[in-house]
Amino acid sequence: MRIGQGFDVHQLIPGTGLPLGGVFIPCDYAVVAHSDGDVLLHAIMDALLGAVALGDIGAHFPDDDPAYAGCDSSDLMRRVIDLVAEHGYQVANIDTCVIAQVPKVGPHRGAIQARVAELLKVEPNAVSIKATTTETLGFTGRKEGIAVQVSVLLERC
Ligand SMILES: Nc1ccn([C@@H]2O[C@H](COP(=O)(O)O)[C@@H](O)[C@H]2O)c(=O)n1
Ligand SMILES: C[C@@]1(CO)OP(=O)(O)OP(=O)(O)OC[C@H]1O
Repeated sequence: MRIGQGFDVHQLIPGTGLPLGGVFIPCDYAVVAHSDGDVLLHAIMDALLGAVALGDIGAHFPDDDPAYAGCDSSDLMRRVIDLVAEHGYQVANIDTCVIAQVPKVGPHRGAIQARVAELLKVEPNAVSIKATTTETLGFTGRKEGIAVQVSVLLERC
């Protein structure tokens, strides 16, 4: 068994929506990023890479490489999960927490859970999607950014 944790933050600006866990969430915000800015998938990838001690997403997909400009984070996730499998591991379960005043995650929880499970090649009940505000405090509370924390457990495949 191997354990990993991931954390990521992206800035919020006015917009029409943002990607979260491979699902487009319509709202009055967008994210600033080199890629599509899917902060949930980024934190999950960092947790997976951490669990197999393979560095972080910036080391694999540099944020100054034009190849990743505007890229779909789901494509990066598929590459990371293949790398994890090449090292002999699969996901046992994953627990996530989106830290954001906006957007509301609850209405999209089922869709995000299904999409993340598909990308990780596990059953939906191995994927937990949680969210919390920071009660208007700090950069997330001021709606300036969105953060995600992830824990993952890998087992031998
Ligand atoms: N972006 C968010 C934040 C929170 N939720 C849901 O609201 C519940 C209460 O949030 P508190 O910050 O007041 O604890 C939380 O447990 C989530 O169910 C959400 O959906 N999206
Ligand atoms: C996803 C990558 C891809 O270049 O870029 P960003 O979208 O800027 O995301 P971040 O989490 O800041 O950095 C990781 C990069 O690998």
